[in-house]
Amino acid sequence: MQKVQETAEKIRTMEIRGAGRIAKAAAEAVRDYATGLDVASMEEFSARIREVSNFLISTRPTAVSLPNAVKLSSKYSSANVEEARQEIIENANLFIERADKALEKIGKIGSRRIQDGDVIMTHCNSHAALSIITKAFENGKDISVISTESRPRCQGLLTIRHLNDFGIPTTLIVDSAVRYYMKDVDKVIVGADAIAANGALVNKIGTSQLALAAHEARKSFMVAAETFKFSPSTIVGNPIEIEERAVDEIVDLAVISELSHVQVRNPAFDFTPAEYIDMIVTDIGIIPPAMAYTVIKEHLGWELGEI
Ligand SMILES: O=P(O)(O)OC[C@H]1O[C@H](OP(=O)(O)O)[C@H](O)[C@@H]1O
Repeated sequence: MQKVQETAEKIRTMEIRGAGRIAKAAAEAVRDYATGLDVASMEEFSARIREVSNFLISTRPTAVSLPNAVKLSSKYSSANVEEARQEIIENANLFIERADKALEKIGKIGSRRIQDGDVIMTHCNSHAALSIITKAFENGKDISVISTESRPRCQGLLTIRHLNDFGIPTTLIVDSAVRYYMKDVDKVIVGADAIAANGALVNKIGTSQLALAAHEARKSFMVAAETFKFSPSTIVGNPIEIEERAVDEIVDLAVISELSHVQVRNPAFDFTPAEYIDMIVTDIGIIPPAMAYTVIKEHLGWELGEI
């Protein structure tokens, strides 16, 4: 349990972050917990796995990759402890392997849509979006990237460092300069924390302003998302919860402690409606947002049983 608690803490504090990485870390935690679980009965085994799964899922509420990964990994059908343990280990390993392959496939599929000379704008730090950008560069396309700072956690700095290591020219801008620079952009590429059944995107706060500015300037808006980031429960109308993080990520508490009429809000994500999205690059191909329901129904069929 101590290792599960450590992983949960790293996810909560964002030492482990990015919807895909969170999912993989949670799958690993479930697998390692099941491996070392010493129980007297099947009932105890089931109860402990359920407890750990719920605990991991509660660490961050928005990225649907987290509950999807935990549910996929903690699945078992046997009523025998040893067999059930083995099933969980195999399911978790399968998920982790699938997640790695998905990133590679997204890079391969999405990079074909990048033209030589493209200027790409990105937001925050998405491994899926970066997979497309770096693959296009490796394939010899002469591209450059405009990266937002992505306040308050400034994940844009991770993005420019990653791209710099590849030798890709990058311009760092503040979030409020998105519309100012959109005229210089050919494509916007962002990642996803969740995609709803109606094709709406949930991603880092500020993503919707990139989408609006791209729409206004008639620039292409591309989302990079593994199929495990699609949200099954949105099919029955359940909303995706937007995480609101601590105020001290934005402002020093001492600064506002003297002010009695001020509140500070810190939502970590926002919604981009489907009509602002041109395509979603997934590990099973490029889809229009209107196909999100089909991806959930046909590709995540395993989950629908619980709704
Ligand atoms: O899975 P990958 O593509 O890496 O990231 C997907 C999204 O996860 C991140 O959230 P946070 O920084 O963990 O809050 C960003 O919103 C990013 O776009």
